[in-house]
Amino acid sequence: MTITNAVAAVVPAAGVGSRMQSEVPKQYLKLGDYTVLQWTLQALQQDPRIQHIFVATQATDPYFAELSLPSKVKLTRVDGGASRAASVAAGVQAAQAAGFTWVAVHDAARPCLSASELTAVIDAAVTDEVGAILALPVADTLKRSTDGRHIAQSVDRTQLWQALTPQVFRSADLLAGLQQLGTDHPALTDEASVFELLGKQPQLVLGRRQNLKITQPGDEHIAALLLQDNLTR
Ligand SMILES: Nc1ccn([C@@H]2O[C@H](COP(=O)(O)OP(=O)(O)OP(=O)(O)O)[C@@H](O)[C@H]2O)c(=O)n1
Ligand SMILES: C[C@](O)(CO)[C@H](O)COP(=O)(O)O
Repeated sequence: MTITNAVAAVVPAAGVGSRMQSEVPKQYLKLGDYTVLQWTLQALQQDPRIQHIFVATQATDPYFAELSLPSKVKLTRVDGGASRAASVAAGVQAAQAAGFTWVAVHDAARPCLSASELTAVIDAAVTDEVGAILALPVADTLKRSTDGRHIAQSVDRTQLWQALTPQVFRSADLLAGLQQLGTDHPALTDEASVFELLGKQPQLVLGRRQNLKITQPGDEHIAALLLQDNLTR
């Protein structure tokens, strides 16, 4: 069966969070009453086109099974892989096998996704011949350093965007691209890269700064404040 008007969300959640240096992987840190992953799964249910969520965790993950996950939509866990791309490929493969034409890939570590962002990126993707991602124009002056301590030069940022998630593509195209390039390809840090490397130009959809990726110590406090004050929805 092929499901054409629905979208499966694929959530890579198999990372160890090395930059976060936390006791548990960052997707299981508590932000108020819920973990990062619980907030993320709730956020993905803000658009009714999301009808199934595939979460890729480490095969030996002891935390996922302990979570309370009330969900309006079907939730399936799959085994993630050694790279983010491998975890995404596992989720997309499961989504395609379940009949989904479209996948919205969203980092487990981005719990502050708003309904308006989710809807806008799906709307854009399903009317684009390649697909679409949320992104933000770079807001700060950029410096290049060759030694990690001194500035070699400033970098022109006029055409630069920061990639966010969700990134929405046809499941068959994304899976074929990941398989062709290999999930250990060093340039595949997001899904759009798959298409760029194959000569295609995914669409940019303006996202919000609130849709931050919890990456370094302190980011979780910012996310908790945004969620507590209901500033993400
Ligand atoms: N093998 C991997 C690596 C990462 N991810 C997921 O990809 C998302 C974005 O990656 P990142 O922020 O880099 O997470 P980590 O890899 O956990 O962090 P770090 O790079 O600091 O170790 C996260 O939701 C993470 O769980 C994954 O599913 N499988
Ligand atoms: C997909 C992503 O969140 C877009 O910004 C990002 O590329 C993930 O990168 P990371 O190095 O795995 O955090």
